Amino acid sequence: MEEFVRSFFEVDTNISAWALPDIRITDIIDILVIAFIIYELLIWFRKTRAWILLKGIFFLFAFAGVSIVLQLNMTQWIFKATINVGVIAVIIIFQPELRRALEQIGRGSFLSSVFNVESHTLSEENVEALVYAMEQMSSVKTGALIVIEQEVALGEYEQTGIPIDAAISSQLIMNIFEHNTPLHDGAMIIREDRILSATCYLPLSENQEISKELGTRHRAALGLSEISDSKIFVVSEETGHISMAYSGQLYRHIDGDFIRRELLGEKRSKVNKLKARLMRRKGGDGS
Ligand SMILES: Nc1ncnc2c1ncn2[C@@H]1O[C@H](COP(=O)(O)OP(=O)(O)OP(=O)(O)O)[C@@H](O)[C@H]1O
Repeated sequence: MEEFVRSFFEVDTNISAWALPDIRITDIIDILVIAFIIYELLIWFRKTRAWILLKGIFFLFAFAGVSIVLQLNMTQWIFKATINVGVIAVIIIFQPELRRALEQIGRGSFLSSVFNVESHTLSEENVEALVYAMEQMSSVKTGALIVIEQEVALGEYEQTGIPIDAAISSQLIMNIFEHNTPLHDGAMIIREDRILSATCYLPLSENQEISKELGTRHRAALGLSEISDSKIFVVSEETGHISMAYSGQLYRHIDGDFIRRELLGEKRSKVNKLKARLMRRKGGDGS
């Protein structure tokens, strides 16, 4: 490590080494791949606690550089001693973040997020039923937590709830989340056009940066989004606002159009919005 820092701050005075080398197509691909990895790493750093760590590492490197240039032997010795222990400490402290990043790569959600793969697990009618139910529950401030399963199976969370296995309808969704009814607590899980279960218990997020005004319903949505690729919708009982948790991010104050776009993709959501308007004018309710 010390060698690396030393070579980093050593200036190459050999002029011939500054001449442009032959660049092959594979070199360009190499540069693009490295640039892409650094870009994704920086984004990952920003989304996690590791951002603070990165700033700390920059500071330490700058400090080490200064100590090498000024030949501060004692400082260099301390730096060398702490850096070895530091690497192990960082792995232990950031074990949850590292595990999550590896899980994301493993299940391919990393690539799908890069190439913006859209989910098509729900029919247009069912998306409209969901939008209608969420808008209605939002207007009367009925709390709700709805999980739309994607590629990662949620069997273990489904088992914590009460099995429903019913077709999706806005009336059923609203009924399940109605205050003081046996099924209103916890989360509803939806898999491919079926409501699988209700009252499911989701893992709570340990993210320290979640706004203090948000309670356990939002924390549970965020928690599941950190370990799966599900799209999780929350209707706040306190404010009536709708939010979506996806890939460790919470999108707050979203509306019906946002939900359509997320569940159907850009093109289908526009057509669906028009269809829904026509249906409602004719007296339908979106279920
Ligand atoms: N781990 C969990 N899994 C699923 N649902 C949960 C979990 N923890 C809490 N909930 C649901 O959240 C409700 C409590 O919400 P709370 O008021 O703490 O959250 P909130 O984020 O402030 O939401 P709101 O804005 O609706 O009040 C519980 O009654 C329960 O239905």
